[in-house]
Amino acid sequence: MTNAPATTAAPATTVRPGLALRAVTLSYPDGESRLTALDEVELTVAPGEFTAVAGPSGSGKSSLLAVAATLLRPDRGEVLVDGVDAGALGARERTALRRERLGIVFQQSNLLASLTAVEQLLVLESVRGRRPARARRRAEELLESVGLAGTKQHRRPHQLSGGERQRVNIARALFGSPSVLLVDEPTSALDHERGAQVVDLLAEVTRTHRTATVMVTHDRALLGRADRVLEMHDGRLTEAR
Ligand SMILES: Nc1ncnc2c1ncn2[C@@H]1O[C@H](COP(=O)(O)OP(=O)(O)OP(=O)(O)O)[C@@H](O)[C@H]1O
Repeated sequence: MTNAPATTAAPATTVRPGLALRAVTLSYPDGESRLTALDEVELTVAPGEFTAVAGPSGSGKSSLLAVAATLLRPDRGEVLVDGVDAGALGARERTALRRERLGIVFQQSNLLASLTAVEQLLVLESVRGRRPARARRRAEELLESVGLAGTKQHRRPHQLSGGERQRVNIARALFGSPSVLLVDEPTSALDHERGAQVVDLLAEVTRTHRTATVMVTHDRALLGRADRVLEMHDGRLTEAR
């Protein structure tokens, strides 16, 4: 335990940047017994690498992302973010690790209905303490880099298309300059063409921002855009053939 305030950076390390899961096992209560959702999962994703995880419904994909996001603690095994073992951290440090090193894009757009695109990013700023003018410039640049320029930056979620909302989500996840980007079914609400554009954008931001990116998807047509494809089956993660 440390007495570090909530805004203090999680312990820094130069060891193995990116994401690593080591022999991660996760189970849920299931009546009298337990259901194994993740079974000795091994995963290493380097900075700038775009990894896709495919697998049928119920195979453990969301559980994998929740554990990698340090939102769920595994029964056994290690989750290392930039070499920092999340399991060894207290709750406050883990929150700091998430805020400073992880970017998360959820399946459902969880944008705030009353905020414009640029405000969706700036609302995160209250905990980061960057100067307002600089933060606004960075938010505008990020939105532009994901294809949302000009007046679209000042629209609220209901005034944007599904694909545009997903772009705001991606820009927001990148706002804190994360090392690791975790993306859950980013195309589930989009048609194939819009979905492909979003996945192309994820491939591009992975390279330009050097994130270790993990995308979970049902949509096998989009797997070709990833650097590496893994398969999840009954909680086991293997290289796709
Ligand atoms: N909170 C929970 N309590 C009990 N069992 C759970 C819980 N969350 C998930 N499970 C079970 O764990 C297994 C893996 O679920 P998970 O949501 O990780 O799969 P998934 O591959 O993401 O599925 P989908 O593609 O349908 O979202 C499933 O059998 C599911 O029923």
